[in-house]
Amino acid sequence: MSLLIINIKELLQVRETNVTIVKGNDMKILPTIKNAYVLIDYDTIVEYGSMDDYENIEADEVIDAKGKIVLPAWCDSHTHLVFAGDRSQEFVDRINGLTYEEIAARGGGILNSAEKLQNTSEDELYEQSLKRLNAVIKLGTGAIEIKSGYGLTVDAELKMLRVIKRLSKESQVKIKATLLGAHALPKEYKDNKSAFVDLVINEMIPKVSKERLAEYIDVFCEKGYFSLEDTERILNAGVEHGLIPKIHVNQFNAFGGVALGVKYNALSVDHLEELNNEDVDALKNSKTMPVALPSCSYFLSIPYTPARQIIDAGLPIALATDYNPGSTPSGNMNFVVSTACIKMKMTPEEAINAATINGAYAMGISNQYGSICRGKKANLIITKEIPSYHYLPYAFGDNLIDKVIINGRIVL
Ligand SMILES: N=CN[C@@H](CCC(=O)O)C(=O)O
Ligand SMILES: [Zn+2]
Repeated sequence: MSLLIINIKELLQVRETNVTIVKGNDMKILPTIKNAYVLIDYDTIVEYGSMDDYENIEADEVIDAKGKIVLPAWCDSHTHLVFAGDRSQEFVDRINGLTYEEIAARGGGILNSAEKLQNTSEDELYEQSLKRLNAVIKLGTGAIEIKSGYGLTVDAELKMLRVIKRLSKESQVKIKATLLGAHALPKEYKDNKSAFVDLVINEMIPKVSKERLAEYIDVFCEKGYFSLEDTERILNAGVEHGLIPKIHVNQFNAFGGVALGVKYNALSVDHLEELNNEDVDALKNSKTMPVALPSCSYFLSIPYTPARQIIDAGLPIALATDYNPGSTPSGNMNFVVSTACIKMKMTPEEAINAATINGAYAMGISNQYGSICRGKKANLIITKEIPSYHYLPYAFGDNLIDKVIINGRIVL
């Protein structure tokens, strides 16, 4: 089955195979071809170029993309898309004056979601999560990372990870799974945190690794959650079991979590709303991707990750949604890209690089996803007719997507 897209107004993010990350000043450059075509064979991009060089190509299906822009599908490297129910009551509580931390301290927050998830069957959890996944695919997401972390018991964490595995088998999108056993301290361990960390280390990690339910290990390294010492113990155990660190750090406080992530060769350090010079220095000369989650800042009214400081230090940055019921009930990468431009002063080129190739890097898949490249997976967005690609972040809140192609198949 082949699919040919012709008369593309502008084809974005055209890269050589060896480009798997974009950093610093290079993030300002978004390579494009105007008046272009792309040929897909089965699930792979096999050819692309300018319509000026186009010679009649036979294909099973042809799309005329006149006036439209084509770009790689979004690569969302940080989500908690598998969860039960919602936390809209906490949203109202925050409007009425409580803070996110205060809600958590009185047993709401992550513990609230954990209770809901523990009381939800695996099939029901799958159905709820599949709906969310299909919705974000229609918004242009073609590769996504999903974390556990609302189980907080061995059984419930395994249940979440099995749901992620089932989504990954039954959906066309690329899915990467992360064990976030240490997301919050369950009530039963209130006065014995080290016993819970032991449970993560001695039971969750070995089981998850043996059953190959996750590739990454995550920790919510934050005051009131898990300390540097807890985080280091968990990362050590994860690495020993073949899991790669990808951690939550610096959401509310900067106290050395970034350097710890770098020390453990974390693939990414995520959040970074609070970032100091030591954190930036730690990231220099590392292979760790800083990941910003602007929808979380928007929803919680907390600072935005200082993207300019990061990029101007010569570093890369990725953008992701953080889709979860508490701090970001949205999996819309289009909104993320707009918000990064509007609030973090990233240029459209930087934001698109951050949401495609660098997002793919933060999932360890940028050799296969995140750019238009011969041999890469055919995961593409075709926009509606728009004046330029700047219009994507500019017209925030509009749905500008006409078609989404995943693995060479039109899914919207
Ligand atoms: N910060 C930790 N974890 C999630 C939020 C969890 C929740 O509130 O349910 C996040 O990345 O924002
Ligand atoms: Zn998160």
